[in-house]
Amino acid sequence: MNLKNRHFLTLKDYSKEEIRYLLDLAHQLKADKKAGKIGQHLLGKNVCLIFEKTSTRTRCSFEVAALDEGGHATFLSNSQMGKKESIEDTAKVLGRMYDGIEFRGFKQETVEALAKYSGVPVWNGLTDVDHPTQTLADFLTIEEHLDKPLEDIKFVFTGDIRNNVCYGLMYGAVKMGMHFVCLGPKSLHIDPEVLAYCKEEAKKSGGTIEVTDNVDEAVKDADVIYTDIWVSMGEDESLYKPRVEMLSPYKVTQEMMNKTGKDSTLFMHCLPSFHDFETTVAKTKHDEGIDIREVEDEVFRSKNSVVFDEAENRMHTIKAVMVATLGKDA
Ligand SMILES: NCCC[C@H](N)C(=O)O
Ligand SMILES: NC(=O)OP(=O)(O)O
Repeated sequence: MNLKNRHFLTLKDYSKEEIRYLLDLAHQLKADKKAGKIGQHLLGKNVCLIFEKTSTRTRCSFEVAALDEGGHATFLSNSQMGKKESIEDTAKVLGRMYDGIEFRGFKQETVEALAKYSGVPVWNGLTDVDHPTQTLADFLTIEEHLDKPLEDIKFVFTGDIRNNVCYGLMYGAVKMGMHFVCLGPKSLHIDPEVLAYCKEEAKKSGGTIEVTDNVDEAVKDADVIYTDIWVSMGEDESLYKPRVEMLSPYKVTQEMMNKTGKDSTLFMHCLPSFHDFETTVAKTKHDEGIDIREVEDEVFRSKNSVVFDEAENRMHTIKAVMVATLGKDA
């Protein structure tokens, strides 16, 4: 498998075999790191990390992964890109200095333009409509915890089913032949193009895609129940109230977890999460009478919750993406 010089903008661009290769490489790199083996795949490589939005996991994963493999990372959160300098010019400048570029920001079009003009591999660290490195980490985590192949997994995403994390997971799931359920209110419409694409891919892979507002039917026999916050970065604060009204029936509760009929169902979340009132955002909203918790604290902290494994696996999977597209001998 040769993924050298490929961009990583969306899993739509990757085949089942290529995703399998990245997951296998991530398992291997993780095992090597745990065994104390130092990697050199990115020796002499410089990578630039552009962030228009805040981050804990993604930024730290790219930095640690690059350094672990002998590379060097620059964190760039205050460039002139799109303001005083075009995306095209910025891409051309960075491409002269760096061997790879990560982008987190508002628009998928920006990461695509960076890929078009920079001449080096570009990796998507989250946009408005996708979060492909999150999907890889989540699939790695499922493989570590459940003793069955991805194509036998029933995966339920509950809540804001038209956000970047859900779309990214859908793209990966249909490639791998998984059984994916979008659980949310009828009033939240998944982009018809996204849905049509996923249905077509599911047909090819033997997977399924279902959209429903029926909690009991959706979660029955689920191997994974996954959720994300109800208002994403860049969305208007005023959306909290209507979203809470719309999405509260789809909050992950212990009662919902019990309805799967399985003791082994994993609770998953990309993080950050409002599972309690320990953040200023959750606390302020709570004081205004708005409960923005998308998951019960009890579930978040339960033995079925693998949220911190997912967080760690961001680093191992992002390392695999960089090593595969940029590194030596992977
Ligand atoms: N850290 C991942 C955050 C995902 C969320 N949907 C957002 O875009 O804010
Ligand atoms: N899951 C995720 O993307 O986390 P950060 O926003 O902290 O990078």
